[in-house]
Amino acid sequence: MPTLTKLYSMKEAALHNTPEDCWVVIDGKIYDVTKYLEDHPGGDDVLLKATGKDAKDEFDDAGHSKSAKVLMEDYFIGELDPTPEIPEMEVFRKEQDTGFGSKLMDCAVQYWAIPAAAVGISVVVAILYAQRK
Ligand code: HEM
Repeated sequence: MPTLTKLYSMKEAALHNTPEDCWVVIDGKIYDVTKYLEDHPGGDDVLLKATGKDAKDEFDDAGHSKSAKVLMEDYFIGELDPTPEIPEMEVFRKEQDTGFGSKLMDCAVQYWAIPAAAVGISVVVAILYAQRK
């Protein structure tokens, strides 16, 4: 059954980097360790320094025990969003001319282009037909 896991960008996770609000990312999973800072046997400073990046290597290097890995699940709050962050898409808009002249032109094109094309085609067909006789 699918589970509802909250997804956060690294940018957002990195904002939580103070003793009052501390998130660490370990192997793509995000943990809110604010309440664990004082109790962490490795010290609060290592956790604070581990914010803003995936600290999997640091976590593994510390040789955490199996019980530490079970304990960390209490602090799990979500996962890193795998969708790459796309820079805001630039919207190219046709330069708009609000002058009377351009409005008139727009209307003319909108309402007269199709009938004018039909008339043009008919004239060409009529000329070709007349030439064949
Ligand atoms: C939710 C995240 C974490 C939990 C629950 C956690 C838990 C623990 C626990 C229970 C210990 C005691 C030793 C053990 O049982 O393995 C420990 C030690 C330690 N942890 Fe963490 N830890 C976390 C994240 C981190 C991170 C991200 C780092 C490094 C950036 C780190 C660095 C250390 C260090 C350096 C020690 C001390 C090892 C020693 O002195 O023997 N921990 N941690």
